[in-house]
Amino acid sequence: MSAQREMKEKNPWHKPLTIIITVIGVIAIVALVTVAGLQNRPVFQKYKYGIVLDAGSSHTALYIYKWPAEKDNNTGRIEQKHSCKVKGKGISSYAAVPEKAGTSLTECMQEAEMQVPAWRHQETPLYLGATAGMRLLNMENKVASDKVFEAVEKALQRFPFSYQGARILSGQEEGAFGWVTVNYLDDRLKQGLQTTGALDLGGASTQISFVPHEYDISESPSNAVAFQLYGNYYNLYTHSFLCYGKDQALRMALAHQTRSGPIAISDPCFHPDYSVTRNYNTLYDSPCVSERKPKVAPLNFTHTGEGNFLQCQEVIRSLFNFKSCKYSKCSFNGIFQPPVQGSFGAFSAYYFVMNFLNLTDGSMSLETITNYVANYCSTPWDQIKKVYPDINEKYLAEYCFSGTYILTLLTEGYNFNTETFSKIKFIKEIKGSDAGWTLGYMLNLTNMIPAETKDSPPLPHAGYVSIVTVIVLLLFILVTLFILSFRSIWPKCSKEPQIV
Ligand SMILES: O=P(O)(O)OP(=O)(O)OP(=O)(O)OC[C@H]1O[C@@H](n2cnc3c(O)ncnc32)[C@H](O)[C@@H]1O
Repeated sequence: MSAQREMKEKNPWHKPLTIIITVIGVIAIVALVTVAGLQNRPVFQKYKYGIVLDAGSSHTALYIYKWPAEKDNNTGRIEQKHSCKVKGKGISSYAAVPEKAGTSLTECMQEAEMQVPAWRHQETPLYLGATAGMRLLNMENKVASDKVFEAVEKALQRFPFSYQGARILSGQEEGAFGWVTVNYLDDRLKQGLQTTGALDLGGASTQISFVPHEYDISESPSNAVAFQLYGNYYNLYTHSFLCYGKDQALRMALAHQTRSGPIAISDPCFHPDYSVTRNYNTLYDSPCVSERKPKVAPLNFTHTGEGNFLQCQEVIRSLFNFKSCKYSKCSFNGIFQPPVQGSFGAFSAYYFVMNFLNLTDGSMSLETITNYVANYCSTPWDQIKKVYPDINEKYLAEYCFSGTYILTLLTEGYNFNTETFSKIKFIKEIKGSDAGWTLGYMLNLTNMIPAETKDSPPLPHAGYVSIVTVIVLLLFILVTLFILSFRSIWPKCSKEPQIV
């Protein structure tokens, strides 16, 4: 008699039981995997929204951010959904007609109403942050600045969002939130990676922010911002130079050249053959230059161009004071600055200007860039206008000054050298969200970056299904073994074994 036959005789229920276990097992696996798969399928994404208005010196921009609603507890990725450029100038330019500062925001706010689903309007926070333009107006005329804010508040409160207030950001906040934005979008904060510095060039102020090596924050506490984000500690160095944004810097450069009140100047920072008439009162109508207004001057002066990069650099150098420094190291104007360190993202006007000049390709050396700007400056104005007929003429006329200013500020102001300059990336946006202070500001006000907890992302869908499948298989094998090990005490089948 074969061994197989013996088995059959000893375990007459062996075959049916195996079939039953197998069938139940297969059904169980299929059912569990199906349930796991269906249940874990991402549900229709619902989003929450936040709106920030950046009331800059040159213009106002509205940004709408969104993040997955179910990940409201600090873990969802926030991204820019929409942006809207407010028509006209910045709110500080409406000092004489404050109501217009409010009404100027209407179109973009209406756009925001369309962009954010109506059922989310009431819970969507709305913030307005004003920067250097309002800082200057506030210094110059506090009453006018308050009136502009009143008008802006009134206008914003008419919309169905959750209005959270309008205020002037300090230069330190502007610098620090710009740094948070860049590093948040790059995923450096969550992952605890080495951070990127932030360089922001506005119209009226400019900011530099980075985490220096061996940084003694006690040397200049007003330049230090300590953060704890996702469990990591950061000692950030930041400084904002009021009046060193590109528009105010140009004013200062023109003021330097017209300090004796001449009727004409030949400006090395403008193209050869460029010629316009400028008004003395308009030029000196800013706290950045008002004190330097010549006592005796005609109403207007003729502003002609010369297109000489080196001489333009001389003029720009005169805007910086390199003489006094009471710290171990300074940038300019007696401001403490540790040596620049690591990679940097340069945005706002840094990007607008370098992008126009086609100089954002990271492979270009400082020398090549300098030569390019020098060559651009020496090109006659008529030729420039012919090559770029579609570019806003005010911007076009100023790119020579702006390019030279950027290079001088970075190399002589902040002390970037050939090597460290190559680590600057001129950027407009990161992963679809604009670089700037607004996202960092909202992240801070909505507590969207936890100080302590490190995020442990949930398992991806495929990982979840695989793990459930493995567990089910293991359970199935375990139950089978368990049943088989007790087979001797199972009731016998109805059929008596046949002994042949
Ligand atoms: O931060 P503050 O100093 O308040 O200024 P802002 O918020 O108005 O500054 P922006 O970053 O919006 O713009 C910076 C400057 O770049 C200018 N600008 C904007 N678009 C430009 C373009 O395409 N080409 C050249 N310049 C541009 C603008 O007029 C400002 O002088």
